[in-house]
Amino acid sequence: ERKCILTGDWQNDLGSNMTISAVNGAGQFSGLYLTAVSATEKPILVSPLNGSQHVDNLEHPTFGFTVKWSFSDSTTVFVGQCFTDDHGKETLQTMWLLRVKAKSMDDNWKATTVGTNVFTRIK
Ligand SMILES: O=C(CCCC[C@@H]1SC[C@@H]2NC(=O)N[C@@H]21)Nc1ccc([N+](=O)[O-])cc1
Repeated sequence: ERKCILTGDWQNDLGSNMTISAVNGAGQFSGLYLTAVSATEKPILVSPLNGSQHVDNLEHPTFGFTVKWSFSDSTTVFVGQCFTDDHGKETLQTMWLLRVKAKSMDDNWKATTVGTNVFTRIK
């Protein structure tokens, strides 16, 4: 069954778009992320991502990637798995952790949020 290689353009349920570059032999990739939403007043800018996926001979590989937001001091890590349905349609089922900069250690407890996103390919 088709193995899911992450190279290409994806959109998630929030309307965010990402472009993943070529995945090398070790499964490493980089790309660009344009979030449709943010929790900061600053204008949203395209942000770099780096990650890796399993490329050994398994279908439905797992992966992870980190987005270093270029418009605010915060970082998101996504982790998930690619699924391909019987028609060859691929979806990325992910969970994420968003870490924002805490003003002080006292605010550390509230600085990480968690959520889920599903991505599908943009043809
Ligand atoms: O807002 C941000 C950076 C943008 C985060 C977008 C998230 S990533 C998980 C989810 N999936 C997406 O596609 N988009 C969202 N940083 C930020 C947030 C809050 C504060 N703050 O001070 O409250 C500072 C920076």
